[in-house]
Amino acid sequence: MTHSVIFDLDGTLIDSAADIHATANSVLGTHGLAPFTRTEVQGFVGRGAPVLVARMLEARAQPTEGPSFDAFLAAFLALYEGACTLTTVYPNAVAALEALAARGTRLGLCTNKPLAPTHAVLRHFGLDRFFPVVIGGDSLGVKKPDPAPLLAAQQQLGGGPLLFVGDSEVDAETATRAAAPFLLYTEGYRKSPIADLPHAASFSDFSDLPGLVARLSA
Ligand SMILES: O=C(O)COP(=O)(O)O
Ligand SMILES: [Mg+2]
Repeated sequence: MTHSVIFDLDGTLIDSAADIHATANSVLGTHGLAPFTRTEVQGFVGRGAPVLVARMLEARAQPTEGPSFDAFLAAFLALYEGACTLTTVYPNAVAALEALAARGTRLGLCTNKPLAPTHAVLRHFGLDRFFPVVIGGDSLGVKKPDPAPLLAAQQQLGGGPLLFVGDSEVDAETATRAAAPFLLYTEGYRKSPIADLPHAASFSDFSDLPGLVARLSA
């Protein structure tokens, strides 16, 4: 059986930190809280929207649970869904997806981003056509680095061997726990040196991905 290739989204296929940053600062502003820098917000990305919001509120000495947290998260999610205008697709990613799809590779998406903004941004860039299976941060009761979302994506793609492509510590741990070879995209939002993240291969240019997939699935 041929390998499925499952992708992370934020920091892997799309550079969305500017939109997440703008959304966060807008909601902080309406709540009378001071803004963060883009680098600070990028550092909060990776474990899904509730953790992102909790990290921001914690840094502003606000409650990280209860009614005020819930209201802030709801306001963030409402704005987040339409936040596509500052986002870009990483160079050569579309061509890589096209090359893989042309070979008949089954492609899936496994992100901690909630489903609503995930589908919105995929549609915005015309990327939805590549992904018959999309698992978001709110698809299951658990998120990455729990391996369940990745394994659910694999199962929905029909089972068989998989490769996971991601950018972060969370993705590397997810792959390890799912016993899946990990391909690290080095230009995303990781905080650790490349050598500290377990990976089968790494790449900084999506032009190299189809060749790496061919090598690792041989
Ligand atoms: O939304 C997040 O926190 C991270 O999203 P990702 O899993 O696509 O990197
Ligand atoms: Mg990511």
